[in-house]
Amino acid sequence: MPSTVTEMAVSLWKNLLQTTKERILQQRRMSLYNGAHGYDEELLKKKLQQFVGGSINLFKEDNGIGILTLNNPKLMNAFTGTMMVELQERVTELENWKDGKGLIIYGAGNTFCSGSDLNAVKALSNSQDGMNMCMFMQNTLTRLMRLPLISVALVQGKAVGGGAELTTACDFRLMTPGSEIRFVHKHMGLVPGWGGAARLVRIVGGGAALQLLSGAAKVDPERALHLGLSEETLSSSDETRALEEAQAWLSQYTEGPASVIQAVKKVVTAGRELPVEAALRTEKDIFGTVWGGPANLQALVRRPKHK
Ligand SMILES: CCCC(=O)SCCNC(=O)CCNC(=O)[C@H](O)C(C)(C)COP(=O)(O)OP(=O)(O)OC[C@H]1O[C@@H](n2cnc3c(N)ncnc32)[C@H](O)[C@@H]1OP(=O)(O)O
Repeated sequence: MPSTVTEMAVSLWKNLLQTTKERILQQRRMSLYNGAHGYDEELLKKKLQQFVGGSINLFKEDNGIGILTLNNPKLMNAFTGTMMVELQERVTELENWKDGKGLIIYGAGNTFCSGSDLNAVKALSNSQDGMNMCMFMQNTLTRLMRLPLISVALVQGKAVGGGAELTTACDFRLMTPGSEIRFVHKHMGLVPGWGGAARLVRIVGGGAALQLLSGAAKVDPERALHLGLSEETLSSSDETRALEEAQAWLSQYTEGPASVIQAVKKVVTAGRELPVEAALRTEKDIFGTVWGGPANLQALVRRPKHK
């Protein structure tokens, strides 16, 4: 035990250092690419910072639901370089949100997102920059998908290109009347690069994914429902009403203590991503964090009937 004030300060400092180290290591584990893949994140961030505009805003509500706004309405919420960097920062903030349970991502100005800012894309069109941007966005969207929060993309207006890819990094998609999701990459001489193809196959299956990517077809709410790409078509396309509807929809799954909701998302993430034996072992470990915990003990006292 530290006895003097100096020893206590040193001990506190060591703890802080350890926590920071663990947090960085945790982020590396969650990410796909690092220096071993010839990827220099700091260098890319410096380049991205040159393409300024828009913002990614996060509001954490008291009920444990975070609202993330893609805010660049002049360009249909296209991702500038600074917005890519800000998205990564907001994801880090969400990874550290102890009381978080859910997340809604939506676009300002009643439209979702038109992908990467074509001005930045043009300036980063050499192969190395393109690969680095792709690794940066895959890292961020993989961490977004693995957040221990139940996430929803609220699709109003248009979700195009990288915007369509972003919707697939959420657990669920809700669409407003008249909205569309469209993987336009083929028409840009591209394929998805933000992880959208790999995730789309897992959501709608290989055949449907091939049709959506090779046809670059508009997916309206009806077709999205049919494909299992969307969970529900909301009744209102008004921005405020749609957000309220999305919050009400999500609240049916975020009712209860954060520790339990986060554990639910973690076991599903393990089941979704890991081979079965590794998923089972992870489930056992996560089970250990809730078994005998406060919510479990309170339930044993209440002995609710599940009729
Ligand atoms: C791996 C990532 C791959 C990618 O994301 S590649 C990028 C794919 N995205 C695109 O190609 C989107 C191109 N934009 C469009 O098709 C249309 O603007 C879109 C989104 C259907 C919306 O159409 P409308 O509703 O008619 O609106 P609009 O065309 O008048 O757009 C309003 C202003 O926003 C601009 N804008 C839209 N998407 C942009 C983008 N991605 N990058 C840069 N600027 C973009 C558009 O140029 C227009 O600006 P302005 O009023 O002409 O100055």
